[in-house]
Amino acid sequence: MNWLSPIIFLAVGLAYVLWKVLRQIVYYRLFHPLSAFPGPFWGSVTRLWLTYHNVKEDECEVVQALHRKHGPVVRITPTMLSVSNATKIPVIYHRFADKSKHYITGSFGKTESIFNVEDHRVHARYRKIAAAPYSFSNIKRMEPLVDENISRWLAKLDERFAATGERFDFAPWAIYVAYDVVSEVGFGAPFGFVEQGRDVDGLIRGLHDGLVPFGIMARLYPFTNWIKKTWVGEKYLVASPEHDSGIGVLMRFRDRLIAQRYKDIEAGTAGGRIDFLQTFIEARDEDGKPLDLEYIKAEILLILLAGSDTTATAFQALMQNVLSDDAVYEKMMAEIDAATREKKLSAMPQYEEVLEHSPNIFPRLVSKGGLDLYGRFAPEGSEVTCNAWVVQRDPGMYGLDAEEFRPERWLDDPEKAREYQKYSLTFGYGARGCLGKDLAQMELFKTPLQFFRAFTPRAANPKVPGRYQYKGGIAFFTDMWITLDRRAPVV
Ligand code: HEM
Repeated sequence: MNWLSPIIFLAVGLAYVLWKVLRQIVYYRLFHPLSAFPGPFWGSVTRLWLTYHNVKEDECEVVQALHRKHGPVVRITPTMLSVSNATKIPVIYHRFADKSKHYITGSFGKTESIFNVEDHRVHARYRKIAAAPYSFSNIKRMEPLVDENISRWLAKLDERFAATGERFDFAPWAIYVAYDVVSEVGFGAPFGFVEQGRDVDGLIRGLHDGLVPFGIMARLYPFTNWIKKTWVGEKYLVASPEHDSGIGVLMRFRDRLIAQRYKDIEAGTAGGRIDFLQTFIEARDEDGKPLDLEYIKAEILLILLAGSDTTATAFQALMQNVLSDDAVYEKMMAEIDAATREKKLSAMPQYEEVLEHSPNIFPRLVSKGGLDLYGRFAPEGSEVTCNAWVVQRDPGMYGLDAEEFRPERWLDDPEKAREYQKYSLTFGYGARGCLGKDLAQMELFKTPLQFFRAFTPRAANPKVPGRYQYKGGIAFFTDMWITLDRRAPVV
């Protein structure tokens, strides 16, 4: 027998791989510290299981069904537990909790923004620096920029659709205004989506196309970290301004405007700017030194990525819920008109309800001392997560009708509403909660409100006004075909 034959080599190679796989299965099932927790077999032995459901776009529903079967804690990857009970959020997302490697780093260049920093101590330093740009008083100064963009958007909708009666897809128009606002407050120039009435440079398409690979990379992080170090990873998995992808285009746009700003500063013509870029340029670190340019670039990119689709999806979800239920629409309009007459526009209850839709996981590492979860022990270093979509449907918190869109939920009992606020994961939680929340809420209060005051939208398909899409952990809507009628001003 020829021991050097390719067949023998292949057989030995296969046997080795099989042995490694079997060893891993036995270890994860029987000896791993999380093996006492219930969950699907394949989920407990490989991250491919969760990745598969993420790509199949049924991750949220599958995890929810597992909780119904097994209770409040389920093992969804060999090293990750999912918790569905909303009251556990403060225990998981406490301020000393580190983010897990699910937050893949280095994908947008070497310098990281605040979002992906894993260590809570390093994050606390970043957060101190970001506190001033994101403070409520700074966001309030940006309000005129937000207002200008909303007015331009309304005027465009009026000219193109209300005046002509033309049917159009509302879904991208919700994104256009959100992107223009965020780039205006980011660096003082709207992308121009509203002006051009189209997806400029295919940016939105490019970003949406990138969501699935990002969902995969986050869920397969040991593999992702390995491949990113290879030539293939460097070339295809790390975004750069030279790329034609959505993020590459975004980076080029950012770099051009930042370079222009530094020129304006040198020429003494940048005075009076009130956008994020200017506040980051003027910010100082703990030693009183200006921030590194690469860090400023990373933070500005984060604003564009974290602050556009999120807000647009919330607006689209509001439209979906309001247009599919005449009673909800009538009640909302009565409320808006009464408030307009009284010149007292208070927050609309619908908002609270629609915002509870972030269908993603935000894993944290269990800190020193471990964590007791309903009598089972998760040791230090285990990954524990809540999926916002799942916890915000927790019947223990929201009742048996948790799946229903019912704005009254937030109004009937103020005590309960306070509890919902306390245990909400919509904008994240605690020390790592969303820094853009004030801006998002300002936009989400103003844009739909002005829209509904100006127009009566009519859905082409009132039963299902838009198509819900789930890509890589981010939700958005498409095919939201409507017509607009002008509304007479309420006096
Ligand atoms: C409806 C709109 C929005 C939603 C639902 C939302 C949701 C979230 C969530 C869930 C997190 C925490 C993620 C985690 O724990 O890993 C987060 C973090 C963050 N968001 Fe938002 N966001 C929104 C809008 C915005 C906007 C408009 C901006 C910026 C202008 C922004 C900037 C950030 C930043 C910088 C962080 C990281 C904070 C940190 O790690 O300290 N977000 N957001």
